[in-house]
Amino acid sequence: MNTTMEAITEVEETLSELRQTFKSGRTRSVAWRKNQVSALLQLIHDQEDEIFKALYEDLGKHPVEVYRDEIGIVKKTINYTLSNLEKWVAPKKSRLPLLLFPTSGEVLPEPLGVVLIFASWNFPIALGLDPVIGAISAGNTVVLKPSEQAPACSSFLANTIPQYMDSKAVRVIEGGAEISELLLQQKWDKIFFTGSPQVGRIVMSAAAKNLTPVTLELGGKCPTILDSFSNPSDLKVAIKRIVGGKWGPCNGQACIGVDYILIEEKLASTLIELLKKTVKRFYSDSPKDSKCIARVINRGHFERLRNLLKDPLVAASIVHGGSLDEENLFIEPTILLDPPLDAAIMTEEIFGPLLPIITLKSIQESIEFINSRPKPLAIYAFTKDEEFRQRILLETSSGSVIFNDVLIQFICDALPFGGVGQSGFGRLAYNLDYLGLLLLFLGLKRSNRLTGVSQKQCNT
Ligand SMILES: NC(=O)C1=CN([C@@H]2O[C@H](COP(=O)(O)OP(=O)(O)OC[C@H]3O[C@@H](n4cnc5c(N)ncnc54)[C@H](O)[C@@H]3O)[C@@H](O)[C@H]2O)C=CC1
Ligand SMILES: CCCCCC(=O)O
Repeated sequence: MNTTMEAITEVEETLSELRQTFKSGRTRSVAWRKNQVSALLQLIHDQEDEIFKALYEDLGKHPVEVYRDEIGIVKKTINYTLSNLEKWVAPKKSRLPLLLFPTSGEVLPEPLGVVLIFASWNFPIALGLDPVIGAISAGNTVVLKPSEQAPACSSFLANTIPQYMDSKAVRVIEGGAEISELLLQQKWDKIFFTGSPQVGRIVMSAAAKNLTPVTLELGGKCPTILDSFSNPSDLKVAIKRIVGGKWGPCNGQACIGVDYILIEEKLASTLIELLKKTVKRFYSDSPKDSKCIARVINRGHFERLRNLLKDPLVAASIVHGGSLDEENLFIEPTILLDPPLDAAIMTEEIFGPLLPIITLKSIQESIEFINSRPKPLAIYAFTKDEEFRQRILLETSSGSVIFNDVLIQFICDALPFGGVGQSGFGRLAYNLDYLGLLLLFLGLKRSNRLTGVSQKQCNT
């Protein structure tokens, strides 16, 4: 897109066409929605090699990682959507008070209209297409704005979506902050934003001008509480999962990735040794030569991560790793022990391959430690102490809580996904009561989920 005037014209024309399409009722039938979602499945299937190439170009991701975190995620969402769409869109009978007899009532899910979706760069295919599936399956028309920081994936989406999907209903507009700001000046019926809290504030203040509902999928620092275990093999399993959860997804550039570990100081040396051993086992003696660990997205983020290590007290806390290869945008898995709590590495989302270990006198102190910081997107807690589990569930607040594993919440479509407070909000749950019980039983806290559907009370 060239000049600002051309950009403004394209944005306004696109929005006008999508609004016309929505008004025509073209997107309302279940058949059309299923057809569009199935078209995405065909896109993913036909273009698999191109997706591998684009993600290698943008992030150096290995095909296995791409299939696990991107292609597989989208296929999972598509299949779950196709299996449940009729149920989601069907009117839901409401039980009215006897006083209103013989009136009957129902809740009729209805699409909102024209939805604007901002995607981030770390899982550009999955985090671009998953919200499109939600918006389309709810009967909306959509503009997707991929992240300019993953240019190969952005142009892949811009080139292939029009080949498969109904371009009267789904459009891709590429660009960075400038085009994003032009988009935000328009009136949308819903904005779905995945990105940083900083930009989330910009999005929310723009949406406020038109009272547009927003879903903000933001980030934050996801703590991992590591309790002591009587059985040494439990600790080894926990460490494998933590290493996989830290450096596996996009080399730590993941919003629900492990940001830091909380552990009792008496266990720190054992933890460090096990972490080192597991990193070596997963990524060899020379991780930078490994093909199965992603690169840092760009020089800007590489510099940001290098600056996190510049503080002399932080540099002195490095107990493993710390080598940086600027030419290849690679930073090796790096472990730090008790960096200063007021250093940027402990006050800002790391979003990269650096793993601070924070030691406490007692693991019970982790609750206060977590509560004294912004509400995280996820809390990971490795413990078999039932009383401690209940304390974590009842005394902390986060988008989700996962016991004895990491990141699995992202693939559970039956559970809502999202943040709370500064880590995000704006999703409504499908069936709160059942889901609330299920989540509590599973030790996962309820956060909410919405696929761009509004609900309207209908009395008949
Ligand atoms: N909750 C979740 O599911 C996820 C959250 N994230 C969060 O996203 C962040 C990293 O992603 P980034 O793409 O770097 O975030 P970002 O906030 O820099 O960019 C996100 C989107 O906003 C657009 N944008 C950038 N500047 C803008 C401006 N001034 N006005 C309007 N739009 C603007 C970008 O083009 C991009 O499409 C991290 O904080 C991470 O935690 C990332 C992935 C998933
Ligand atoms: C592995 C899937 C990760 C999903 C979103 C994120 O953490 O950025």
